Amino acid sequence: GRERDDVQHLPGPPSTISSWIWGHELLVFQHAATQMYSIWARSFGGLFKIRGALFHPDIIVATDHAAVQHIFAKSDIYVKSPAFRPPIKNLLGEGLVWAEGEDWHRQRKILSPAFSPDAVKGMMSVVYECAERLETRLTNLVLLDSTPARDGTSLNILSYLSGCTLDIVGSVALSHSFSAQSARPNDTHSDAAQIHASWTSHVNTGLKPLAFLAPLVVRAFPAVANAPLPLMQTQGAIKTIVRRIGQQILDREQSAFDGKREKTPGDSDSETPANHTGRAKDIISVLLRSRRLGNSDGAETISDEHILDNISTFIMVGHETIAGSLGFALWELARQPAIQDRLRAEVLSHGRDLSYDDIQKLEFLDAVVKEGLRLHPASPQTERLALEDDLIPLSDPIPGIGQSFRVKKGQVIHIPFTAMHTNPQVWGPTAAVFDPTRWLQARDPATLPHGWSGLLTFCDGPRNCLGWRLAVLEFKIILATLVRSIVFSDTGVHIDQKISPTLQPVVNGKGGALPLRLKLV
Ligand code: HEM
Repeated sequence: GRERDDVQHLPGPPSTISSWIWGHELLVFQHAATQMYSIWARSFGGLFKIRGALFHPDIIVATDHAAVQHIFAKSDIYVKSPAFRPPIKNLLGEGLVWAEGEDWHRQRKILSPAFSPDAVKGMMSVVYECAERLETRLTNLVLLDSTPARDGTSLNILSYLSGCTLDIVGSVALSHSFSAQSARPNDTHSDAAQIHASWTSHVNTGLKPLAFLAPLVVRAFPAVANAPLPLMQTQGAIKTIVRRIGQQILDREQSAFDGKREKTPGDSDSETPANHTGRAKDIISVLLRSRRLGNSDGAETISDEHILDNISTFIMVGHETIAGSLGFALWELARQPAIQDRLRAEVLSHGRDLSYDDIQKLEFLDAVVKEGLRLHPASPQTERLALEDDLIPLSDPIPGIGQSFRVKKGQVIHIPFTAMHTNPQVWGPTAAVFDPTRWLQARDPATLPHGWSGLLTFCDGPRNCLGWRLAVLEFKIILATLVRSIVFSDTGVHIDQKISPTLQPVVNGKGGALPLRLKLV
């Protein structure tokens, strides 16, 4: 490595607007998700520095396309930062989202086949079934509403969406039926109700004025990760519930396997517990097979603890993410009836039973999905820590620095996806407006960020979102299924957007609810 780095030469917001103890990070937290980063990127360009909290060395904020592509491509050098990993561990355990290095390589290799294009295609019927159940549930609510307002029945769409997406991930990944959509509305004891309640309480704890402290204090003093801070405790509550369910799933698979083995001794095809149902590749099957096979034939192996950590990981990242983004997309459609009508017309013109290939042909649906995921990514930013000195290439040269940028080992980098997705230099003057038609025009991919459809919604590089294909499929099927029979309209309530820990709609300071009005078509 070279002696000096280039951080000192970077521009950045003035120290007059930074707090002595919280640096610029308090300002970032107090504003809407990634809002300060978008504003500063416009003034200071694709790479700028901010003062970190608790005397942390300056943090780089990167939105430059080449720089971000490089950082995500080199996932062995740029790892999740110390502020990021303890909360992940407290919430999800040491599964795929948390792991780094060899441990991550091994887990990713084991889990990837469960989300191959063919595997996801095979999830179609479950996704349809759950989407139709949601359609029926919402339709019945509107029909049974004895005092509907003139504009329709008002409800919190998030809790219904998350029931639907929990049922999907349970079924396709874990062969587990949460029955979230068949539970009675006031049932607070079901697993689904407990997961949703603890998640909502976690979201709200994270929105409290000093909540932003927790990860920053942990970054400065790692031992605090185990301290009884409220944020850590709500994480613990979710983990306890989800792990209990994970253990039940594991026990069920094991006893089904033992039962089968008694009947067919010596049948080597039954070496995987989950194979008894013919599911060769879902998450639970690939995990159990790797545990059973061990290293005997060079296969990857995984411990029971890691299996439980991954079950928890997939339950959580596999449902609230999609539910939240879908909620925001429906909210955008509610505010723009002409766009909603156009989407409905396209869906209805293709009939009711759409095949996998039919779904891919719906151009406007595709555009609506991309536009929703551009403006409201479930994870609007991420951070990375450089493990080595490195030279980062730049799309836009920085005056006084040039075409590439030197970082030193230990540098923390924030990457605000939404700031990149709403950069007027890339997306034009309507960058901040929900306008799906922008996706119907031809555009040079080289001008967009590197990632799925020119977006960073699913991150990029080796550590991109493993569930992206399923997420996009769910998005399309659920949207298409709902708009064909329900008209969504805005309640007029003001909705803020905050990160806690995923992108949340916030109404009067409270998270966990996104009110919409519903009428039948
Ligand atoms: C709209 C829905 C979703 C969005 C926007 C999303 C976004 C992301 C992002 C941004 C990351 C990278 C996080 C980081 O490095 O900071 C990620 C990782 C991941 N996502 Fe998703 N996700 C979604 C749905 C899903 C679903 C449905 C699953 C699985 C069923 C899933 C599984 C994962 C896993 C396992 C990782 C970690 C991958 C690794 O580190 O190797 N996600 N996701």
